[in-house]
Amino acid sequence: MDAPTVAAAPILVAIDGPAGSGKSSVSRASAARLGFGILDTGAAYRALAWAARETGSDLDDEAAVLALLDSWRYSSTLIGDQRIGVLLHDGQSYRTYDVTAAIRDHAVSGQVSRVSKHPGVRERLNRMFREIVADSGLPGVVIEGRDITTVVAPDAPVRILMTASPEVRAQRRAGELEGLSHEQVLADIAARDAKDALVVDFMTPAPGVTLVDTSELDFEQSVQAVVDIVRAVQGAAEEGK
Ligand SMILES: Nc1ncnc2c1ncn2[C@@H]1O[C@H](COP(=O)(O)OP(=O)(O)O)[C@@H](O)[C@H]1O
Ligand SMILES: Nc1ccn([C@@H]2O[C@H](COP(=O)(O)OP(=O)(O)O)[C@@H](O)[C@H]2O)c(=O)n1
Repeated sequence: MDAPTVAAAPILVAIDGPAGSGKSSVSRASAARLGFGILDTGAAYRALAWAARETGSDLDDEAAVLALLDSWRYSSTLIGDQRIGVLLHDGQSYRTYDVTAAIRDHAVSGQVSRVSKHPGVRERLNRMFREIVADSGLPGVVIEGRDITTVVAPDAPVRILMTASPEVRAQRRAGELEGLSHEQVLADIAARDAKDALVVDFMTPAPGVTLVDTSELDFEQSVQAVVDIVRAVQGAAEEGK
């Protein structure tokens, strides 16, 4: 009898960076070009913060957020348009919510750091991220966030820190958010980065991590920069065989 075939683990492309650096959109376009999936870990932290607000949980209380995680299930598309789903158990059954749009609300963005600061919560989500990638059945997955290159996938063959100047990042974000001035957006992302930086360092590349500064790059050039790095690593791996 033939031995059962075991699917090869997907090639991992780990990308970190601060808010507005281009991680999500550039990762998505690069993944599509490479034929890989994309896992946006920030969306999971946002979906957890959304659920904490929805259920009236205390976002600053780690035990309360961990208890919420027991009744919280997360789903995310890894290819094509991003759809984010949350299942919440009300004591009797699960209720399904499509939170794709809701997690981008300004109110949620301002609260996510309150749930992402808890070490036990991060551990639980990190385990979930590794399972999602391992079960994906895809040839590769681009996984992006704040601590992917250092904590979630430090052994990934491709690790990138994507940055851009604070002014450029605020300008890009303001383009997406109607009704907020450049100054407000600049202040909001600076405040969020400062809170997040207390927990993980996503401003300086760890040893072996490639820095991609997109301040002077347009969108297409940023995507090409990521694809070129991945192809160079794939090429080197082929040569080494
Ligand atoms: N290199 C770039 N040049 C111009 N606009 C960009 C570039 N990278 C990203 N953007 C735009 O900036 C906005 C924020 O990017 P996003 O991917 O959401 O950043 P992040 O995930 O790092 O917060 C999006 O509207 C995106 O299309
Ligand atoms: N790996 C990650 C990803 C996100 N996060 C948290 O989730 C929030 C939202 O992440 P995001 O990637 O959607 O944020 P943007 O950079 O897209 O604005 C961040 O501000 C962090 O608090 C994290 O702690 N660790």
